[in-house]
Amino acid sequence: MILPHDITALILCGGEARRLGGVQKALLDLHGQPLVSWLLVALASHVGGIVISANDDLQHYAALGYPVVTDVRPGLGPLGGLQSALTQVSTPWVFVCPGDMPYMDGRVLDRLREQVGTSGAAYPFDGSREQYLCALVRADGLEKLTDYLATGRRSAYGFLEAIGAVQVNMPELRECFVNVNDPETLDSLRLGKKPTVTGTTA
Ligand SMILES: Nc1nc2c(ncn2[C@@H]2O[C@H](COP(=O)(O)OP(=O)(O)OP(=O)(O)O)[C@@H](O)[C@H]2O)c(=O)[nH]1
Repeated sequence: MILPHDITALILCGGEARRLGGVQKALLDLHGQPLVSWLLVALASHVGGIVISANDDLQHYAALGYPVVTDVRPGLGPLGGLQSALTQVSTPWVFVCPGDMPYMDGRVLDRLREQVGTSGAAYPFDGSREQYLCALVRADGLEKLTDYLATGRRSAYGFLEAIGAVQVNMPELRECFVNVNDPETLDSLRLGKKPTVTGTTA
């Protein structure tokens, strides 16, 4: 059984946010806090540590109180962030999570660690979409990831399939996967309900 202290949460904030004009979307204000702060608080008691994957505005990310890892090879997309972090984490598992999902909470991670079994990774299916960037991955997968990226492939789906990841159905948690990609979504979340920190701590 994987325990919370066996896991490092890797919060991906290293993208270009082109649909939002290139801002640091994880740092945008949502109900009085940087958007990413909501998920940092929600996940903190469900993991042994947190690392932020970012490439710009590093002092602002560092001010959130967690180590910041930059992409060693920029331009590889989210898997580049994972590859860079895997060289540094000391836990046996990593939970990769986009920094633009303010309603993420620890129940998602708890479900993944309960269901991953002997597989090398697990990711959620929220009832309508596979959430490949919210994956629980064995930290010893660095070599496989490096080999995968060396083939020129960049898709998280392809990598998870290559390492035999299991899909975990959690339609009841679909609200956790709302993510901010464009100004319209940001505006509607600002008018909507404040994220809450729910879920159980194992
Ligand atoms: N470390 C790292 N994270 C990335 C990279 N590209 C995307 N991400 C993160 O992966 C998650 C999903 O990214 P997307 O929303 O698809 O891309 P984005 O760059 O944030 O936004 P768009 O440019 O509008 O597509 C976000 O949390 C991003 O911050 C990258 O090259 N490195």
